[in-house]
Amino acid sequence: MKRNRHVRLDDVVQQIEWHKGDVPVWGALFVIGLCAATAFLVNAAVSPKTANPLLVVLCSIYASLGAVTAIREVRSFRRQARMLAGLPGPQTRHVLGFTDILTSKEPHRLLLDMAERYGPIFSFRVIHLHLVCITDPAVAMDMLKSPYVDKVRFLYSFLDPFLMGTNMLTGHTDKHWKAVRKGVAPAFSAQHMRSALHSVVECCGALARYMEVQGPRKAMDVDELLLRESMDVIGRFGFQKDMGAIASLWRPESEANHNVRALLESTEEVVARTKTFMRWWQLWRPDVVAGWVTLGRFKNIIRDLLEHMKSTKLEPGTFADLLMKTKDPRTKQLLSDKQLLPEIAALFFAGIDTTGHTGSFCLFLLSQHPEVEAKVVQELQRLGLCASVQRPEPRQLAYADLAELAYLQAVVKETLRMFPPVAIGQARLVSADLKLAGGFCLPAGAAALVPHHAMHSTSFNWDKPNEFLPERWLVPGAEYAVSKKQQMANGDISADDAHASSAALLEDTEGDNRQPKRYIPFAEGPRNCVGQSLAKVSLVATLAVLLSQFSFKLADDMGGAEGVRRAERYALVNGIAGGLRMHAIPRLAQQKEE
Ligand code: HEM
Repeated sequence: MKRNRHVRLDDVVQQIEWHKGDVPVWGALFVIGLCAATAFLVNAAVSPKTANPLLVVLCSIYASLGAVTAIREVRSFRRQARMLAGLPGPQTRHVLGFTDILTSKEPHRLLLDMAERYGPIFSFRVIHLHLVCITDPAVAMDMLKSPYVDKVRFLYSFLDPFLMGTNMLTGHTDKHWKAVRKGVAPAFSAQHMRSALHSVVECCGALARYMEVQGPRKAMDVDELLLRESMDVIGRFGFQKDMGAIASLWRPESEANHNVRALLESTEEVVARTKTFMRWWQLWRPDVVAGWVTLGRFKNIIRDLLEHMKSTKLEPGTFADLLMKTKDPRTKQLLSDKQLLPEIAALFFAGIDTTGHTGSFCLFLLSQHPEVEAKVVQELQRLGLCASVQRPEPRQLAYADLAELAYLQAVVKETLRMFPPVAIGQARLVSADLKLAGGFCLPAGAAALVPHHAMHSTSFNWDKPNEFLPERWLVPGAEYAVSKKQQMANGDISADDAHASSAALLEDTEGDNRQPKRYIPFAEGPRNCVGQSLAKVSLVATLAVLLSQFSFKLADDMGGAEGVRRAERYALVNGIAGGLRMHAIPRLAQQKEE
């Protein structure tokens, strides 16, 4: 292997450890062992004199236990098949089942097509798993909130070597997860969002200056720019560290810029490794070595962050501070470095791509809907936040403004409905028979998937699901399966009740647990997004700052809306392959011309 300080031997060892824990590896070892034990026993039966008696006893025990396990698995599989027999869904005899759906370029769109074809609950097989896809809001909510479901660890374990171990995002819903989640959650309280806004405004200001200098003629990859901004915001707000993601744009050859690029490209490498299962050890291939370097850089950034956390006087209540104070429930000691690193990596990783890509889809949708953009600008102007000939330096965005930006919030919500970053949704393994809304029963051992994109876009959940209509969010309770307006008309709830639980983007909608939601970009149940308040403040503030100064136009080489649609790609989260090139046209110059 090429000597490189970004490729470390312990990372390679960790990768081997990871494969050691894989279900297919264990499964294969189990089957090979069973075949060898059976062959040995048959041989011993044919010529008993030559057989070692101790080995005969050990092989008999192994073969019996193996046979019992195999019979139990087969019976459970057949029981699930019987219980789910009435469900619609595609059938196959292929041993891998419909694995290709989950590994395709756009699994979320395939799942939407299937939901339209088979209805709100359907099932298909993925290897040995019966996967039940649920886009019925009431059934989905029941399932996601049940204490008898947990993350499908096998799927999430693919992220572990990249995130330096199991963490809050990828681990089981156990005591350790609960301790970490409870530990860091206060960092995302409404009270802390004021200082989050401060970080966003500063980072976005730097981004706006960069865009201004580039000028309207130059097409910029706004997706990369917004990812950089998210990185700086999380670094500043969560870890009190300047990641230099935007500043390093001015110094493309600097070490800082290489590190930022590594952070951005590391998801690509993880996707490549999940698709080509044994890619990680093909070290004769230059692209694989480059992938190792990228991941090595990412891990060095996380290690540097931990060092920074240890050597800095952290502000009380930031998630870095809270993480350092979290105790392992088993040992009752503070989390060790080995436990802290994956948690830092997860908080970093989970927030950057999701928030950055959502901002890009927002700018893309606005560029295609000038009438919506005009309303956003009107709202910003009304609050004195827009640059104009009379007032070239607009007022700085304040926390109180966010609540006043109702239409911009609706734009963000509509974008998250149409392009939820975690578009494939939440997969859960069911540990006991579950009776859900409408009497539907999920058998123990089955896997359930709530695909966010399909839930947000099926014609049975929404009117005009393919149209970008921010106005739909101005109706109170639009995220519920039966809108508050409809319930009021039915006399089920009073107007006061409806108003109290109406959900603006920045409000915490957790309060109303009575109604099933059809809009869940931040997931639902105990494993929902811990950082959603930061994401919402970040998105609304970033768009307010950028749109108050620029109008964004799609670059010609993107091939119009259809080109962007074709470039959409699911790589851990939904994004645009190759980025989103746009021109940032200063509003002031536009106004002067007019
Ligand atoms: C638009 C932005 C975001 C969206 C749409 C989003 C969405 C989600 C979703 C759907 C999940 C559940 C994932 C699953 O079960 O597979 C999740 C979990 C998580 N998110 Fe976010 N997220 C966003 C931003 C953020 C930010 C800014 C942070 C933190 C800085 C963050 C941190 C996390 C963490 C740590 C988890 C795991 C929580 C747990 O399992 O307890 N996310 N997010």
